Amino acid sequence: MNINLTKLGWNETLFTKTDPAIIARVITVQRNSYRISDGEMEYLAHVSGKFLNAANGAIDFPTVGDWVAVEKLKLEKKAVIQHVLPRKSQLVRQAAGDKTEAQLVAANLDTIFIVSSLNDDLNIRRIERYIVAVYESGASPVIVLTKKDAYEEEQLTALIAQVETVAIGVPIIVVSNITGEGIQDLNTYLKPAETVALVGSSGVGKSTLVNVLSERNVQKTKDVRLDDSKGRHTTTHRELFVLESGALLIDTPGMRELQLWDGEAAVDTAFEDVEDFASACFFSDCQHDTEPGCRVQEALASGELSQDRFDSYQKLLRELAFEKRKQDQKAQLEEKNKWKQRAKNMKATYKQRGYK
Ligand SMILES: Nc1nc2c(ncn2[C@@H]2O[C@H](COP(=O)(O)OP(=O)(O)OP(=O)(O)O)[C@@H](O)[C@H]2O)c(=O)[nH]1
Ligand SMILES: [Zn+2]
Repeated sequence: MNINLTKLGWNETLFTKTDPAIIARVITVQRNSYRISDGEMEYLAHVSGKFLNAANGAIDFPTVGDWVAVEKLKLEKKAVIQHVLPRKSQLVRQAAGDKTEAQLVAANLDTIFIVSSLNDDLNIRRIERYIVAVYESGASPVIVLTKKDAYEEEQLTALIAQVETVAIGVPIIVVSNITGEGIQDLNTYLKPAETVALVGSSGVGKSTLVNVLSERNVQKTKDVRLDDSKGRHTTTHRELFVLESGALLIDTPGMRELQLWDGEAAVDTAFEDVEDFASACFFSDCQHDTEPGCRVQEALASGELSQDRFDSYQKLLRELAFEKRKQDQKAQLEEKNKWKQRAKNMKATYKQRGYK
């Protein structure tokens, strides 16, 4: 049993075939280098050449929260990452911009706090989208609503009721980072060796919440700051902290929008209410349009299901189908280019050898 690794969330049932002496956890990602910890010491790390050659895309590269197998250069506090150990969960989104590309937010999370503030920013459609992404990641979602202090009890009840309509089976915790109300309710999820990540839009109070949770001193996994090549301190965005409770907390930068990458099955889970109605339709392949015996249309007419919620469900499914088409096209193109390149190489070889 490696006590140092245990503090970082490792347990002996993980990676039984890998020698604990070469395991470390990724604390932050800085462009092409990583800060990793073995619970005893931090290292500045990069991936090996072999790793680079084998990597197929962004998802293959280490992210914050990953367990990695490394070669350590203890004296220099440097390490080389040989490979990423299998992830038990991974939060992925479609990268911002036009490129069809997955972006890893964090890995090996037990719980994800979907943070939203109760003010004008409260957007239940956005919360729905986050719930889908979290289910898809394999971690458990918890909705954390901040800025409770800004509301009267009555207004609060109405706002929470709104969130409840989209958070079927998802715990909702209402807090104030200012008065500290509700903060202790988060303790259920902040258990020793459990990893929790915070996600949400900018300005919802994630950083403030991290400060409140770590008030009794964020014990950085080890307080050595590594300089970048220019000798300046690097500000890192995603970082894993060890809380006093022993829980591991990952802060992520505010996302302007969360574009889904994958998750049709997760939509089914997040929209269990809609799925329940749909499964009661007369036709098993009902499009919930004008078919007779459509339970969804009936629920919409009676008000059991809100039109907004149904629209959102359909929109997310359409979006995912579109995303999938783009990904397939990209994969096809890459395959084609690979064969083109091979043919070219072959021709060159033939020419060299004087074949025709
Ligand atoms: N009234 C009130 N204000 C809060 C609360 N939590 C955070 N704030 C304020 O909301 C603003 C934004 O908070 P941040 O913690 O910086 O938000 P963030 O989610 O970390 O934003 P990014 O770092 O951009 O992702 C700050 O002015 C905070 O003081 C709260 O519970 N109540
Ligand atoms: Zn139907």
